[in-house]
Amino acid sequence: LAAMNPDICRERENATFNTETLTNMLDGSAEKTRRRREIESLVINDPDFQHDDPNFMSRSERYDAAVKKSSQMIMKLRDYGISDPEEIYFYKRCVHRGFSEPLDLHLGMFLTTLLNQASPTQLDTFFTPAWNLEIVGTYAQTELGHGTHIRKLETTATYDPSTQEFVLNCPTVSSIKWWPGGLGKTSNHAIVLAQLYTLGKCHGLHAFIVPIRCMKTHQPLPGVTVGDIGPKFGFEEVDNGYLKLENVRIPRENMLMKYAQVEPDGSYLKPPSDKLTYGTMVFIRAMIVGESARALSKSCTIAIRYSAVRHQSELRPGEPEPQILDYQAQQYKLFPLLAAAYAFTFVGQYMSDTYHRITGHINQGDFSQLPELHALAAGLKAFTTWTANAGIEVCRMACGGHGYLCCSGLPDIYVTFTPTCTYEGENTVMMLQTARFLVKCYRQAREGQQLSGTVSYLNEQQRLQPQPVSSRPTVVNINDLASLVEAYKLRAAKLVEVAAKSLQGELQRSISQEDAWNNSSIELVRASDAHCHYVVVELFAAKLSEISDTAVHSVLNTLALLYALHGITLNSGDFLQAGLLSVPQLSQITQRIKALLVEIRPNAVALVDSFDYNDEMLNSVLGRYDGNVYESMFEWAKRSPLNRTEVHESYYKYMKPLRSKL
Ligand SMILES: Cc1cc2nc3c(=O)[nH]c(=O)nc-3n(C[C@H](O)[C@H](O)[C@H](O)COP(=O)(O)OP(=O)(O)OC[C@H]3O[C@@H](n4cnc5c(N)ncnc54)[C@H](O)[C@@H]3O)c2cc1C
Repeated sequence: LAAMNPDICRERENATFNTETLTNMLDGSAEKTRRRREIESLVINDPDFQHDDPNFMSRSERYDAAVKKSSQMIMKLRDYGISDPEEIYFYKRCVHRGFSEPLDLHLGMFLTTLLNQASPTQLDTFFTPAWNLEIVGTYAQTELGHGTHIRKLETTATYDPSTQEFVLNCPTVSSIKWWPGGLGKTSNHAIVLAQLYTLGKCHGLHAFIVPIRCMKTHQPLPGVTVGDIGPKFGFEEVDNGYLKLENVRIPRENMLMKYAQVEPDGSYLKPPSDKLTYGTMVFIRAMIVGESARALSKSCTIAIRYSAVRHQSELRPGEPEPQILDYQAQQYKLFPLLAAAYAFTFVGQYMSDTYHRITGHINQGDFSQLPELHALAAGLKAFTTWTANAGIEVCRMACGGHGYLCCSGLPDIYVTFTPTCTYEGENTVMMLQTARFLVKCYRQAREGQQLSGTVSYLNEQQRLQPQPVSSRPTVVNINDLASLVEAYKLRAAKLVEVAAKSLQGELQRSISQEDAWNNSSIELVRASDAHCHYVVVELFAAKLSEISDTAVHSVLNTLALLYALHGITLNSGDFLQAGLLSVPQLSQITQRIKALLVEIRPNAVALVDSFDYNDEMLNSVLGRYDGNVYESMFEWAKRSPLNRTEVHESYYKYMKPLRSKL
């Protein structure tokens, strides 16, 4: 403690609540916090996982180090007996310090898809070797020409009954598989999504296990052209790859046959329900909501701790320079994001719990709640990743010039996180999927059907019709969270109605369903956004009722109010248009937000401390727990490769000769 920066010490002394109590609440219990820290320290104290700063390494070195760590990680998971999926995920995240890694697709998609879609015989054949890393796989869906519209994927798998094999081909340039993680160098197998042809008929997309590299030499097999797609915006450790298949033959048993099947004679058996493959998608999108919370909470930790130790400019003449966290404008940038980080943490927990609950129903053959879960996971994945993505950048800029340095940790968080807006369903496309569900529910409610779950507010369409402001007292009580939740609900109801009516209006112009849909897509995306925003505010408010510690309850209540009111100011047009808010209330909200910033200020550092990121895991000089930023920055800079002696030689080689010529 002696070495701590005095500013950051004072911040912690000023907090009005116990950070450990809040940490335990975020983890689920004190025991879960203890276990999480135990797993973290296994990694931190392991000499094999000492962390070289990847920013001083070439891409090949980063890939090499990541593969090495991944292989050791798998052995150690077994040695330590870590088998709970959540603990495996956490251990893996610690080992790689939050970066993606070459085995991500093997662990996250290849094994999961086998579990969900392989028949019992196929599980016997493929799962154990895959679990033991003899088979290392990836998931090859996207092609050069198509990512979103998978029905148009062009890779084919044609059944040949004479040999009982499938013949796989990528017939065009646009059909080359492009992007799969771990494909470029690491994998020896791929689950390939291809159009199934049998007995002259196309049955659409199916999944096939395709060996792509020799199990002994790791060289590409005949007919397989495979490689790395080159440097990207981030994801340096991952060998995202390309794959071209030319007359590659695989046995009939390599089509994943838990549901759809091809008999030896080539006859095709349909899957019992097309919803059966939804499960993995929903699960991964639900996990991404949790990733949004983590990326944003890490960024807020860095920016808020740094703002507590950074002094700049003059607040009052003659006084010492203030901490930049004392500037209202700085608080206005960071505290709403802090509130969003808490909100998304609770939403992530809700999505994970809901997924497990509904999976239980699905296993009993009850699919009734799947469409809602599917729509919610798609919408919340898009809503939270968009907010977090923009928020990370705000945090970076809030750290001034130093935020641009790699040692701030913020560039790495950004480039690792930003593709979540694109993969596992491009965000706009996700919002449109949610809108399709909302419009369907809206129509059902109008026809008198009783809706349940998060869309049940559409049952009350008459009651929910916002009244003109003049004819009723103010709807929103800006000091009451329940009233704010109600306002978000009314806004969502209004925007779903606007979208549905726009669609209806377009259809009355005698245009096709598809054109009507396209012409209404701005309203549709806005309706989904409003629905998700309502769900987030509602879940944040609901979480408060579970908190018994008064001090923690009070500080989280302040954050929830800030989250809700700040969201209203960002979308004030919607609230005004829907008659939910009066113009004078807008300036009252601004005043209320200012008061909330003042309330949060003494707890800001304690609130980010409660996320409990160990310095090793946060990997940020600006966000260090002890606040000793400048010393650490100087030490870090000295390690820059440009400071090596041989680099000076470039100067003498190219610049010195100029002197005599100019
Ligand atoms: C880091 C990273 C890792 C990846 N890993 C894998 C992997 O392991 N395996 C794999 O198979 N793929 C992977 N992908 C690919 C990823 O799944 C696709 O990029 C994603 O599905 C989006 O598809 P697209 O690139 O074709 O975008 P497009 O669909 O071409 O989108 C481009 C634009 O068009 C818009 N658009 C498209 N369709 C519509 C529509 N119907 N209505 C309105 N707007 C529309 C989108 O909103 C977007 O603005 C990865 C991608 C990245 C970036």
